[in-house]
Amino acid sequence: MIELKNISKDYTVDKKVITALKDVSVQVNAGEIYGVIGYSGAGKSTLIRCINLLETPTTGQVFIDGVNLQVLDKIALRQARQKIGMIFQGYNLLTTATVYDNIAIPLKLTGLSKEVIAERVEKYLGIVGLSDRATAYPAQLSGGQKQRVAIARALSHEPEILLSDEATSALDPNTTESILALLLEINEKLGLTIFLITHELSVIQRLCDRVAVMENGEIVEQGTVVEVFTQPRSTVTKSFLKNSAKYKIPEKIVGAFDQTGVLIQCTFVGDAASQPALAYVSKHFNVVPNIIAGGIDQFKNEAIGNLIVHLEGRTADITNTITYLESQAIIVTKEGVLNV
Ligand SMILES: Nc1ncnc2c1ncn2[C@@H]1O[C@H](COP(=O)(O)OP(=O)(O)OP(=O)(O)O)[C@@H](O)[C@H]1O
Repeated sequence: MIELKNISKDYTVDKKVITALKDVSVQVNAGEIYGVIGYSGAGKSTLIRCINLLETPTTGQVFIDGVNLQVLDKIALRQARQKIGMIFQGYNLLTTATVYDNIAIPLKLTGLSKEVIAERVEKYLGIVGLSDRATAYPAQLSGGQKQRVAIARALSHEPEILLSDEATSALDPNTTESILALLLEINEKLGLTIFLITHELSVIQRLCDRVAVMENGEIVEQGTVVEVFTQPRSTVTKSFLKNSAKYKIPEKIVGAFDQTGVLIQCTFVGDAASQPALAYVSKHFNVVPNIIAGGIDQFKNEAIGNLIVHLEGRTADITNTITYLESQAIIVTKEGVLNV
């Protein structure tokens, strides 16, 4: 449904060329939630703005539902853009207009009748849970409520695609969670395709089916969220994971554990979670597995378990143990698990 083919984007500033995107290709299926994560300056904003041609790629092609937007005339492009809604970190609401008018005014510009506009405003304010705030002004709303108005405004054009540019970056964790839950609901109930950019791993984890990791204008890794986050290949993905590691074990304690064995992280995806692998290890291998920390992370479609385990024993026995755990479809990480 969204297809970006070999997109590059150069900006020329003071005769110097800045390359924001280098040969980026992405395909997003209908109904999917696709996320792009990267540090500041990676090229995420430029990429998302290429999808609705707010930025014109220097080279490469943008297809929406198989139609190349770059060859459309003004009127056809305007129509094609109606299929694509967008929300932003800063909400972009009209401060002098009520919640109702913030949604109604852009609809008026598309030539819809008053009655249809009233129906749409009511429907989408209901979906975002703000039916009772139609007469309020943006200044009277919290950040989360402002983002809900912006979502209702985007949805009121009944788009097939929603672009989200750091929509939750300015919100506190609880409000972020409520907006993410709303986006999931919209995706499920309205079948909307969502393409989002973020610098927060937790947003990708909670919302997305697939993810692309960007660095220096390039996609360095892409795949399903579970694949990329449980078996990261690029340095930048590992760095995101390390920075968001939940199990921060003090260095002193790590040092003590290192004297007597090794610390590993065991990740359990799908069926691996139902195997009593560690109990088996303690019975059949000459090692003592000691669970130091653990938890379950909720991804969009599944829950993934993680355990930090100290394996005490001789090197050869530990190696055999790890080989056994891996044979049970458990992902074993030896380095960088402890965020030290
Ligand atoms: N209009 C512009 N003119 C010149 N250079 C630009 C322009 N927009 C972006 N750039 C440059 O392109 C590169 C990518 O920027 P972009 O804003 O796409 O990154 P980003 O990943 O979205 O970063 P952030 O998370 O900080 O917004 C940066 O080096 C930036 O300075």
